[in-house]
Amino acid sequence: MNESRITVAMPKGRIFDDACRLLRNAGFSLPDTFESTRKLILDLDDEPFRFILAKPVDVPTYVEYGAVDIGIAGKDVLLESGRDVYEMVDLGISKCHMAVAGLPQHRSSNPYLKIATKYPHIASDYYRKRGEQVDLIALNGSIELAPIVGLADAIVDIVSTGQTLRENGLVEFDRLMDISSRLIVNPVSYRLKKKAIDQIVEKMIRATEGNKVGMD
Ligand SMILES: Nc1ncnc2c1ncn2[C@@H]1O[C@H](COP(=O)(O)OP(=O)(O)OP(=O)(O)O)[C@@H](O)[C@H]1O
Ligand SMILES: O=P(O)(O)OC[C@H]1O[C@H](OP(=O)(O)OP(=O)(O)O)[C@H](O)[C@@H]1O
Repeated sequence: MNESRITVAMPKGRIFDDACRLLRNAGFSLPDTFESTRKLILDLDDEPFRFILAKPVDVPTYVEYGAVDIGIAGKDVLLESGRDVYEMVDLGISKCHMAVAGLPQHRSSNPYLKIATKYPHIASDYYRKRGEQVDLIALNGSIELAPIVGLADAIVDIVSTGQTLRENGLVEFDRLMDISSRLIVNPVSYRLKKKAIDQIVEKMIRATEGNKVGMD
């Protein structure tokens, strides 16, 4: 790891714009082209920061292995990955929740409920704590399809506005946890670059608080 530079893994996709806004509010001068470029590694002109643009689900991996010092990841992705990273700040962006959902009044004829999900670890933890044995079916997207086409009895997935559930005739059965994006840090980086990382954490906490005030 470069001693003087701080490297940050940014999630591409829906968190990206919120994360850029927060970083700018925290005082980082990200160029205007940040949101439109196809480059995957971006250096700031006047500050010792390098940003890499990664798939959201991969951010904890880059951080755990020390390929970067810091990352921004959804709590869902963090819990599912089980990666060994420090979770330093709840950034309060990309808020949603994890839920169990399915067709209303669905009765299963399966010996064990079939649960489709992008989050097999979170789902299995949930059902284990309830003492229920289930068959997990791992999917990568459009999870809401599974109960409709008879692939699963229910799903464990992200709900934000509820539009996807509503428009596909599904209802929420249980709410597992609230989700938002977190600032995560590699433990070795934190030891070696504590002062610089603490400064970033402070700035991000302040920006996040400003964000919350602005949202009320
Ligand atoms: N509908 C939603 N509304 C708000 N936040 C969401 C929603 N869905 C997911 N999120 C949050 O945003 C994060 C990133 O989601 P995004 O859809 O960009 O990535 P992804 O699921 O890996 O998609 P893709 O596979 O298309 O790259 C999730 O980990 C979660 O924390
Ligand atoms: O409650 P809503 O506001 O409708 O948002 C929830 C949807 O958003 C996510 O899907 P995403 O858009 O990431 O697509 P995916 O099906 O490819 O995972 C999630 O998996 C839900 O399907």
